Amino acid sequence: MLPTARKLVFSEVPIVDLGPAWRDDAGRAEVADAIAAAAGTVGFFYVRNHGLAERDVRDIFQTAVDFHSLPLEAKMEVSLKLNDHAQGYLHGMTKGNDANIRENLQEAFQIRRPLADDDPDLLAGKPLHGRIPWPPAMPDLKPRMMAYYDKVNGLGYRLLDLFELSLGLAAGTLKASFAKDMNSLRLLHYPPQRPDESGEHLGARGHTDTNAFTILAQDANGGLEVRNRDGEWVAVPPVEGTLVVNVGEVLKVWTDGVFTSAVHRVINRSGNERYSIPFFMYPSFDAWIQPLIRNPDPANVAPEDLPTSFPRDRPFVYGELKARNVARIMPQKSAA
Ligand SMILES: O=C(O)CCC(=O)C(=O)O
Ligand SMILES: [Fe+2]
Repeated sequence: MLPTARKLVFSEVPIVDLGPAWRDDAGRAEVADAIAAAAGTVGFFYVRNHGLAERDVRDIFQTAVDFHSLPLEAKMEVSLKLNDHAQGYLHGMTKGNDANIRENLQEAFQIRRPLADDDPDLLAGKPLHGRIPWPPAMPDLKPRMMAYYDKVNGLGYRLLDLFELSLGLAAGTLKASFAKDMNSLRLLHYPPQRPDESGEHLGARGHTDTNAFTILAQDANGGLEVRNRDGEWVAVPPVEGTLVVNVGEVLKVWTDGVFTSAVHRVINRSGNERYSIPFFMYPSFDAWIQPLIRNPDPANVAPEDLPTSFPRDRPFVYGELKARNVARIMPQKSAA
């Protein structure tokens, strides 16, 4: 049988209304406090009044449906196995924290921040830097994806400012690590799973995100689950008009473990095709990452023995660990 998740009472993953933050400084302070409370306990929260139009979100889901409806050969033409920077089409991807990794039941198209043709890092062949392989079979994928990318990227930077405020850091402290961000947009598709399946294959096995934070648009089908401190899998059901934000490993390190990078997974029990659109806030390759505050309660930290865990006891260059992580989960072509 597929594993089950305890049904979530909505209030268990908090909803943060970003509305006041767009009003004045008092509103920003209030929202920053709500974000800190959610990030420090659950590591996941919904945001409403996030500033993206309903229409923009609807359009990117249609874009995902249109892309994944292409014939497999057209998608394989832009397979990320054909390059060494992990952009393009993933046909069943290996990812997660299990020692014995099996394929996830998902396919995806993913891009990172586009680079100019004469970008020095691109020309130098720096790891994780390369030209996006846009599919010839879908000429409008680029404008459609980039229209959403630009908007959700803007929201990402507004949230980064709020995280910074929530930690009492000087303005620009976190942003300094994003001078040449590697922010990434992914169009995900999960086939339905039968309830009597073995549970060997899941849409996405339990993992933490190896970025600062993620902004996720999910469709009406549900299937995202987050593991709480008691080891229970709690469903994160779709809530109309919201996006889901979750803390990744980098924010956890910056906060010395005060913010929680929660293990999450996806099981599509809905009987329908499920689509989701995560946007990942990735620091610059060259950013040095280390705690920026001291945790006053050092024993109260989420598990750190996962393959995706990042160290807090020594500074590291973000891209080096990220590239190693990508190479581990996509071993067909080393991205490091
Ligand atoms: O599809 C989802 O709801 C979550 C996807 C996810 O966790 C990821 O891609 O890192
Ligand atoms: Fe994730």
